[in-house]
Amino acid sequence: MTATLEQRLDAFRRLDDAKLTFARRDWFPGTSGNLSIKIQSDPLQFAVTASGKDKTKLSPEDYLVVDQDSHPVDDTALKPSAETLIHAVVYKTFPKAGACFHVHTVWNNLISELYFGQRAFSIQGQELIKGLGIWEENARITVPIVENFADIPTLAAAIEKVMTPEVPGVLIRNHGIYTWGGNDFEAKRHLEAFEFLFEYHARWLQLRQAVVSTTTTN
Ligand SMILES: CSC[C@@H](O)[C@@H](O)C(=O)COP(=O)(O)O
Ligand SMILES: [Zn+2]
Repeated sequence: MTATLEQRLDAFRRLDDAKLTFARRDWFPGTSGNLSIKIQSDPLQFAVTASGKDKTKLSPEDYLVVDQDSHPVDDTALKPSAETLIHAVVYKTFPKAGACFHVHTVWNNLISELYFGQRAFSIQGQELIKGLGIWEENARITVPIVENFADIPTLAAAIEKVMTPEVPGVLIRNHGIYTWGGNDFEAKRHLEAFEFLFEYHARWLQLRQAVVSTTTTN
């Protein structure tokens, strides 16, 4: 069974919303980033951004629907995102996932670089951890970091290996983050929470360094 026109248009409208919101925050520099929303689980079909588009703009050629093998379900000249396979891995690994968002930001890149040589970034006791759906007091989260393999099947396999149901995101070193949620509302909340935590932590390290330098020079 193929997604109906109504289902596609609903997914495309939601992708427009998410895309414009993230674009306003400069989360798609240089055409980077890709977004998807699941339309149906069995067989898997999802709407995904077309490759190489300027994601700060809306056009009638922004999205297409792909199947479980990341192939377009329609006859179209549009190319799905080069990283569609990663979205497919998310939907196959977590059947409850309904949306998957990927952005490149300065903060998520900095965090992945700061923890160079390590396979994860960890943070504890921040209120925004609740934005990830983790309500335990003083919770600690660990966000896996994978290397930025140029070969997408290798990158997708690396992500698949480290992703967990507890923490809905994986960092790619010096590249960006993939996050997901039950629907687009939840995936957006997760992405915003991650980005807050990355920026907070990077700024905190910077301030702490400044304070240490001041106290040692005085
Ligand atoms: C132009 S840099 C970004 C790309 O290499 C890629 O990582 C990316 O996020 C966007 O690729 P796309 O094929 O447009 O979905
Ligand atoms: Zn990317």
